[in-house]
Amino acid sequence: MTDDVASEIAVEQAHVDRVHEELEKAGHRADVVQAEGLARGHIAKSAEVGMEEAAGLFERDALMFHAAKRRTALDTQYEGLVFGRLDLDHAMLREAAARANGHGGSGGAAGTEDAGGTDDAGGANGSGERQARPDDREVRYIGRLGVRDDDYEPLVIDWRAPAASAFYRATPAQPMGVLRRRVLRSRGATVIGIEDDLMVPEPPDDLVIVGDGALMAALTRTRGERMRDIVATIQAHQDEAIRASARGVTEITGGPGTGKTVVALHRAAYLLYSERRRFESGGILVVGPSGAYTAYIERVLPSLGEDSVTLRALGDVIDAMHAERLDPPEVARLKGSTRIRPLLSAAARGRVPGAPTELRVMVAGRAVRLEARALDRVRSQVLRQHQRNAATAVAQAALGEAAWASLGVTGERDAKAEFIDKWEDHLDVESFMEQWWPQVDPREVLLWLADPELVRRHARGAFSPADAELLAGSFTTALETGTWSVADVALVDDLAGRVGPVKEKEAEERGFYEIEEFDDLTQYGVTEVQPVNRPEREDTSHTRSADPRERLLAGRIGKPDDYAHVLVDEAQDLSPMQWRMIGLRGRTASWTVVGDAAQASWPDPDEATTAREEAYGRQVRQLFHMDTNYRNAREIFDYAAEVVRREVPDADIPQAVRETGIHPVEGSLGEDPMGSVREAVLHLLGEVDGSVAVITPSSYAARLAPLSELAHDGVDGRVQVVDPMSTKGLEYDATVVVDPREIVRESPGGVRVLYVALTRAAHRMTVLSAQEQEFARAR
Ligand SMILES: Nc1ncnc2c1ncn2[C@@H]1O[C@H](COP(=O)(O)OP(=O)(O)OP(=O)(O)O)[C@@H](O)[C@H]1O
Repeated sequence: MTDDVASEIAVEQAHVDRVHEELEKAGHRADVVQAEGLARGHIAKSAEVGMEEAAGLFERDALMFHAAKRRTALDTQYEGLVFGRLDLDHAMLREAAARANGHGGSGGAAGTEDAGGTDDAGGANGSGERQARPDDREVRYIGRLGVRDDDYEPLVIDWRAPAASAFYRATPAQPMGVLRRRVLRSRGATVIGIEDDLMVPEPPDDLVIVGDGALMAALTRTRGERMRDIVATIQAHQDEAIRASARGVTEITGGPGTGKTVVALHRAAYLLYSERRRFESGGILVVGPSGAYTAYIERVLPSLGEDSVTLRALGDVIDAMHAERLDPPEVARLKGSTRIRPLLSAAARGRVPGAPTELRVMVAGRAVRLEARALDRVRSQVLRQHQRNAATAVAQAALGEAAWASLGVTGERDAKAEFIDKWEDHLDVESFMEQWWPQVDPREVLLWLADPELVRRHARGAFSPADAELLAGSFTTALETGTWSVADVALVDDLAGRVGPVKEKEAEERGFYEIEEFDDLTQYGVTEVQPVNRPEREDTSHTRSADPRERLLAGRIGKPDDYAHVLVDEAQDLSPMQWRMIGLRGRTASWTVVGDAAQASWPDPDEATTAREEAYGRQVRQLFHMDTNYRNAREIFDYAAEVVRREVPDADIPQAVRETGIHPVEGSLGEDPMGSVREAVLHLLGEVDGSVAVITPSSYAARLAPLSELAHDGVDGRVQVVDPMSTKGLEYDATVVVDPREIVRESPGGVRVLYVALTRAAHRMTVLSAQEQEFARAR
């Protein structure tokens, strides 16, 4: 490290230390204020005192209290609380404002003092010929949280505050008053490096410039197991999407590795900052393709100080269901299309399998007999207007009417009244109802469809016999394995809307003492109990039951949660049925939707678009397009782009910014695929420091699985063996892509899924083909 760098780091370290000292003091003070406030509020039993204290706490210290609480986590788990510094020159801003107002010259007009005021400052060209006067200078530090000193002066500005926006938007063409943008790299509370970007052609004499620019430094770093935030190096065009209006639908498109996911996550953090009340209480839902994806991104929001966002994989959208298994493409296609809805509707309104098909009872001295057709008629009539699980009483009454009518008695009004009266709480009728009209779990309704005959009957020609067989077979697989497929979740959701929530049996009668003890909580000052946070997911430990059927039906399906904002990643893959499911959770929500059509695995984009439009409703749209690939080395991305272009000529191909001079390696699986892949993996483990993925079609998966045990230099856990669909949204330092032709053949999206597989590596890629010659020719 040169002396210059060391002394610059020392300067920054001094400021970071000061921030930490302030936080410590503030944390302590906030603790005291809070404790005192609560105590005083308690003694006075006066709402006003409580509010005053709360307001006092909010104004002076709540922010700091929050920051102090989060500081330790942010520093120890993530990468430094303070990550940026801006050196601003207000004279530059004044000049820009004057030029914008048509005055020209220097220093005349009273320009904005806020470097975040982007429009006023936008025209500055930063000639840099004039040396900035020191008293025109301002230094701003940017961090994951805002921190102020005792006099309320900002020591660090929250990255989401308007005053921080110049950190992201300033460019040499439009410097927005910024002379130098500095990124601090820290380990814990220790500054270990600095990367500067100069915004003017010549730096003033006293400004030292260090490093080659923060972005390149970030991009060449090793990828870990988890996605990292990019808060220190957000680019101007990304910042626009992050800070875009919270209203309506924000669509972010772009090719692989263009930062769509990471931008969308920063946007979620920004929305929570800019309209905390609305989004924290209404909730933000982030939906991604797989559990591996949610595990991959789960650190990003906490690293930005936000942990109130709900992350769900498509297979986990419904509480009490957990699905990872993917159906074969031909089945997924049947289950994902809205063509399946009439079948679900028929199943939900149909007979409960095994329910009695005849009713015989003696009521009020009269023998009643209703046969299957009569029972079916009553059922259809009731279900035309009611959800099944909420209609037991209605169904019983309708059955009573039908029973009376079946007796053919005329002109005896009183007799009918007596008959209906007896009917209503007749034990035999009640026990018939329990069999004939039980509460049904929507998951059970789906499992009824494991019977191909039933599928054929309900489908009424909408599916070919072969398709009906495929569907029934897939539900039989569920019953045999005790696992749902990801596509099943949206079907259960649809059925849940049709049958309604399962009513719990009446609670056991409580003992007298229990009632007395717990019912009068008002004497303890409790008048109302409200959950402040969304309920935690149900404990699903019971889903480990040995019985497959019990596993499938474990837990309770409640009503869908409603969210204030829904963020959908890899949106190109959602089936129409999945759009319906997500739409139900965002009926009043604004949306951020992220995707790339060229990576789609859903085969019918038009049908999906219609379902997507329905989910959005009539809301304003804003569109952002990302065209720079930050993930792949250019050599890797060019290879992938060539493959996809041949079949998808209109693919949205970004520009990769990072050139390494290292091209992907092509090879053959040869006679011994395991040996060849092993060799490639071992080589890559020596080349990169981080993760290596073997992306394999299912036909090799079992054979290659043991490779995940491979260790290098005594370090294990770096190798993963994954199927192509599970790599959606993820990235690795290096990949071995196994048998590309087979990936195309077996994947629902064909070459588009191969494109996904070929764009996962940041630094190194090896492609091993079964028939090397053929694949090379196909390219
Ligand atoms: N401004 C940035 N600074 C540093 N790294 C960045 C920046 N923008 C994107 N990246 C990195 O680029 C990589 C790709 O980002 P991301 O996964 O969000 O892309 P994507 O568009 O969602 O990709 P895909 O469509 O292939 O899933 C990530 O490692 C991300 O951290």
